[in-house]
Amino acid sequence: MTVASIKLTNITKSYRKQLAVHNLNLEIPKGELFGFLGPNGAGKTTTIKMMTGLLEPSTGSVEIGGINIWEEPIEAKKLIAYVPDQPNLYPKLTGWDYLEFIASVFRIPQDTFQAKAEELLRVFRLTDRADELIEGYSHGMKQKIAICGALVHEPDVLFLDEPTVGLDPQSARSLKSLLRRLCDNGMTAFVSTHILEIAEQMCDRIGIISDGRIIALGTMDELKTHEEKGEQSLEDIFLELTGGEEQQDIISEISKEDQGDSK
Ligand SMILES: Nc1ncnc2c1ncn2[C@@H]1O[C@H](COP(=O)(O)OP(=O)(O)OP(=O)(O)O)[C@@H](O)[C@H]1O
Repeated sequence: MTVASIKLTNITKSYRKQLAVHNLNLEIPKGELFGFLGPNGAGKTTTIKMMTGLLEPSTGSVEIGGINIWEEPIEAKKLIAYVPDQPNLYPKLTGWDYLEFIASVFRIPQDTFQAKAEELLRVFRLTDRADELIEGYSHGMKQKIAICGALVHEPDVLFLDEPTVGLDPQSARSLKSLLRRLCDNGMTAFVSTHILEIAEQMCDRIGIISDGRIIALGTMDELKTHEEKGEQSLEDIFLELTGGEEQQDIISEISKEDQGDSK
């Protein structure tokens, strides 16, 4: 039997009385590019933090490549990389030094590091800025160097929280094609995003979370078939499942009233 790259079994997280994630079960096979969608406050970041060993689940277990991240954290964390939506970088390091630092933590040989770092910097068009201090980088450049740092040690499993926020269209496209290539070569990626177009275009499977529960899971085709949505876009399906359609109706009503008032 093949071991799932990521396996969540009955994970639940409560913050005092607030139930943020409820009894989540999910298996993600090696090489899958998985899109994790949900409205604000649905529980995406809480789930990612539990999967990456930053937040202990109230109940349930998380396994990375068959290793329980709470029982064998060091072994499991060797396999993963995580880029949060607001990455914590070292402002007084240059971009290059930051990548070298990450490579030293993961004990990457110098020549392997050199080739990998140069390739990543080229993909994200940061080569000319690699010798500057990170504190002088723009928000998007910080995001890109954080992604380079995550990929420099060639993780088995990559977690990205809102990776394209702050990226220009060219960098967002580079990221999408790089992720596709890496997953085709066996890396597993778990990507949380609000940008439905990205999930629709690039993910093998999509999970939609709402109020801490997974309410839809499958390929784009499966979601359409299951929901009997024929030619509907992921945005239509998402809004219907998460109650966003009601808000759209309210907005339409308000605009109708406004138009009536102005007559
Ligand atoms: N440290 C905390 N203490 C108390 N409640 C929290 C804490 N962190 C998150 N929550 C609550 O848990 C729920 C899920 O939050 P979470 O940040 O996981 O959602 P999200 O899907 O990532 O949202 P967004 O898309 O807005 O980033 C929300 O109701 C949130 O208010």
